[in-house]
Amino acid sequence: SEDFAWTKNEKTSFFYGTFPTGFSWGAGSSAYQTEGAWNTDGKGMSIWDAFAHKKGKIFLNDTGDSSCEGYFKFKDDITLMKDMKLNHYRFSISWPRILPSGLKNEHINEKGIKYYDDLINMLLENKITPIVTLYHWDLPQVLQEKYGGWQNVSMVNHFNDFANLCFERFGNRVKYWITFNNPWSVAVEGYETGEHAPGLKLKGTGAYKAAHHIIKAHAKVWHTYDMQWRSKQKGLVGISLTADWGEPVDITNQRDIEAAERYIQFYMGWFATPLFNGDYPQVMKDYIGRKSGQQGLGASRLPVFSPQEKSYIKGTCDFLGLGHFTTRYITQKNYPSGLGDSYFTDRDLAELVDPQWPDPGSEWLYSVPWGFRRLLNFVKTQYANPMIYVTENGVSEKMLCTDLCDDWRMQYFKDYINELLKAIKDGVNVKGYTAWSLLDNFEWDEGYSERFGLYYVDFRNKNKPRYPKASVQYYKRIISSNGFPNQREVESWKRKAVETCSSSNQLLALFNTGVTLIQLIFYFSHMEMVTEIVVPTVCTLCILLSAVFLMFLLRGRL
Ligand SMILES: CCCCCCCCCCCCC/C=C/[C@@H](O)[C@@H](N)CO[C@@H]1O[C@H](CO)[C@H](O)[C@H](O)[C@H]1O
Repeated sequence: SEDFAWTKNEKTSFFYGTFPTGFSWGAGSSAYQTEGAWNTDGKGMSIWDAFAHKKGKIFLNDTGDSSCEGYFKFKDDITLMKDMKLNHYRFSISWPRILPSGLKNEHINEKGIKYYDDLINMLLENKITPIVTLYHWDLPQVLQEKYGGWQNVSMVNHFNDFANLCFERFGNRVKYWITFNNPWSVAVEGYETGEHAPGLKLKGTGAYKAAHHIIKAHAKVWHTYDMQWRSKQKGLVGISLTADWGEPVDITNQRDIEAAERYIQFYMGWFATPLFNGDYPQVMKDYIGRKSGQQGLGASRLPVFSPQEKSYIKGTCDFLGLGHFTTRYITQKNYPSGLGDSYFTDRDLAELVDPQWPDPGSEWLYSVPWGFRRLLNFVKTQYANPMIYVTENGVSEKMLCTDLCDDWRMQYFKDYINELLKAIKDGVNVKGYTAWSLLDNFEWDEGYSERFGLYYVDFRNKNKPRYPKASVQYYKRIISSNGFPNQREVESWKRKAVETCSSSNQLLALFNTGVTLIQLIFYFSHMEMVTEIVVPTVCTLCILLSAVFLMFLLRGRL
């Protein structure tokens, strides 16, 4: 396939220009990461509730129990969106919030429905288009316990029932549906490495089986919409796939070139190729099939679609949601079978990074903007230039102290959005961009230690106040200019954003001083408890013990 070397000359140059008219700017969130209210108003338990409540699964044993309290503060959040002049907001519906047992025929939680009704209505009143994800990882726990979650094909029908209910209740107002968010993570991190809920480590088989059922479930939901709702509601149904770009370490080495291609096929192609072309990528079938044979298995660990299934699945994507964060250098590396089967060893490759790439936050996230343009062009050529919405793109920070002047995030957005603009000029059909994320939130197994938000959330404070980081101002300017109009203007944006954020920082500092004062008062009121209760009790106990001890001594003497 193409090596995209032609994009290299422009790797570091900045492109001034604007996005097509009508381009949609947004920000994203997901239910478990922001809503909190984990057991409020009749919500059922999700696999993430159960997982996070187990000790040792999440950094510092954090949970999403209250998170940003988005369930209660969504009106405030819409005000923030309005202030940024967002065109769309991407959020997800919590399956167990509206179907506590996971099953439509058992119980529909009307309070949960009302929450999403209110959210959607208020977004529309403020001219913000809702882009709604049906599955952002929070499967009802009951379905995990009863059926084994995505290991079981029965999930296809249960998910379809849930989706159908959402179309019925919200579809008159929601026109953009995303079935699954990042199914790669669901499959690999949920069922292979076990770092995510439900925490299973079914190496070499679990991820493939989960993905197989997810792809079938997606196709079924697309057909349901197509047959029952599309003519009335006139919406679109897509999926959101996350993919990093894989660049060959040595672009003159055929083995590295093929390894990089495998990296992408095992990542995005795993899901995109069935949906656009009807079957798994040939390279996955070849590699997993050969390795399964070498392991003495009678059949490939990669499940097979029947001819009927292939034609049912093919063409079930009205638009492709694309989540993209980073890039890897890829080289060929053999993993002989016998070392234990796994998704990772099946690919026969090694991932490398350039130590000079900036990496402000998450361990896996390096800022490599040029990879974004290559990935977008890859999608264009591989899948016949589908309609794309960028559903996630952003960067985190690990913050020890509060700093709202997030210079590196402004740089990340500037450079990644510019590569997106270049890709559109290349002819890639991108209709919208979604910054990840609106707010700092619960970052899965990393808890609250990694902050992706445009808005800083003070999680120590019960009210979870939000504070704009400098990147809010920066993103606002990109939105209001619909891109990067000219050098003189764009160059002033950072300075202006930092000026505004300095005053917010002072506000936050003032507030934090207030919190510290309250903590001190609490500490001293504790001291009172120490002097009034603990000290006298300990003294009395000491006197009693000494008396008993003395009695013992005297008894021995007498
Ligand atoms: C040969 C053996 C090698 C074994 C190596 C095992 C290591 C596997 C670890 C995989 C880690 C991958 C981390 C990548 C994550 C992103 O792709 C993922 N987080 C993207 O999903 C979205 O992320 C957002 C920010 O992180 C946000 O949380 C959102 O909800 C997600 O959809």
